[in-house]
Amino acid sequence: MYQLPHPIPVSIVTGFLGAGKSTLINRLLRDPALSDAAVIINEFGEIGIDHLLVESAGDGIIELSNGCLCCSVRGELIDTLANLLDAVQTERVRPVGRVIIETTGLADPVPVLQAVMAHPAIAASFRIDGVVTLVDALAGLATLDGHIEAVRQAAVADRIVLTKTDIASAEQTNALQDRLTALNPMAKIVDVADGEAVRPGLLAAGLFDLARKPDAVGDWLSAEPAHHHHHHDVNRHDEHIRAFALAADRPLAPGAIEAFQHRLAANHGDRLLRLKGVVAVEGMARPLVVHGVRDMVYPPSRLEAWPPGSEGLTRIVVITRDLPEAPVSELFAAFTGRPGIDRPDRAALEENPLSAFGFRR
Ligand SMILES: Nc1nc2c(ncn2[C@@H]2O[C@H](COP(=O)(O)OP(=O)(O)OP(=O)(O)O)[C@@H](O)[C@H]2O)c(=O)[nH]1
Repeated sequence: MYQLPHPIPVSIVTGFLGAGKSTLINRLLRDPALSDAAVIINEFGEIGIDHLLVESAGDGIIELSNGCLCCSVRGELIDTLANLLDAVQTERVRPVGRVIIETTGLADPVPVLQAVMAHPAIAASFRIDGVVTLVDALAGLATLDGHIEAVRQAAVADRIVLTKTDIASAEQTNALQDRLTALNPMAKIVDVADGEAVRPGLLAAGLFDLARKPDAVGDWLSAEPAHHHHHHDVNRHDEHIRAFALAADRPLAPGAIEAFQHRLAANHGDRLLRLKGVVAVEGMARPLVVHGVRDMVYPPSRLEAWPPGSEGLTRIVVITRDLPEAPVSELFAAFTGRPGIDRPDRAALEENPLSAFGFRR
């Protein structure tokens, strides 16, 4: 039987929706020092696509079923870690030198820490080796103002990584940095653009040390596991936030998805927390990966190949705050060409954006 390196370090990578967690993890995984890392991904909403977007050198990606890691999926995290241990010990998988848990952007990381630290069998074999919290320099201040989860993510961090500093202004980055320093003075804040800072050592932050955390963190950790208003619907986080999917089974016309994303961002950017998806485009053999965070539309990238079983299928996950599905799916339908009675099509919308709201020239 394989003897485990006791205990296996666990890094928690957290950060609000679209902060850049998968991007950073992909970058770190390219380093040979992390070739024996197992990555556990938890996604919010019915359709998970993150496991397609994180590239692992080996077979080390484990997707937790959908739901919020902070409540319904917590038992599953324990089971996943226990199964991983068993698989390594019985040599069904290669040895694991580190576990990286990527939480959903909506996760409160405190219950995740509680789960790993308080479960006797798990705590004997794994140790929390730091919480790395990513904060988006463009959206960070608004996110901290609007979402308590983002505040908690920053408060428990051992290291805070500022992302998107390449596209944020120096004023935005500085203001965010001041806010984060006030929130968590002990955390080391690094800029993702500083290549030296984002090497595997970033994850090895040492034992999770309460003494170095703001006082509130100790209270959160010793509190009863938090249950936020829990809907038994995996697509609802609370009464404001919902996730839904947009789908198409025929390839989209070139440019249609970008036009849709820009119109959606312009009309609803303040209530669009996240958009991400895999898109089939006419004449393109490989799938396009699209991303949006609030009113920001990111340049699309390509996957190497279609994931087996999903060839040619467009699947987009949208997470909104106080924005129902209908206006988004109507806009998607208008831009992707499905005819609808009494619905403006893409040409009409691009010519006269107000037509989406019933105003016509
Ligand atoms: N310009 C720029 N873009 C970035 C940076 N980090 C991430 N992005 C982009 O931001 C978008 C979201 O990045 P992801 O890595 O998918 O974010 P995430 O935190 O994993 O997203 P969720 O899992 O949905 O919460 C993608 O289009 C990335 O390419 C950065 O530092 N600079």
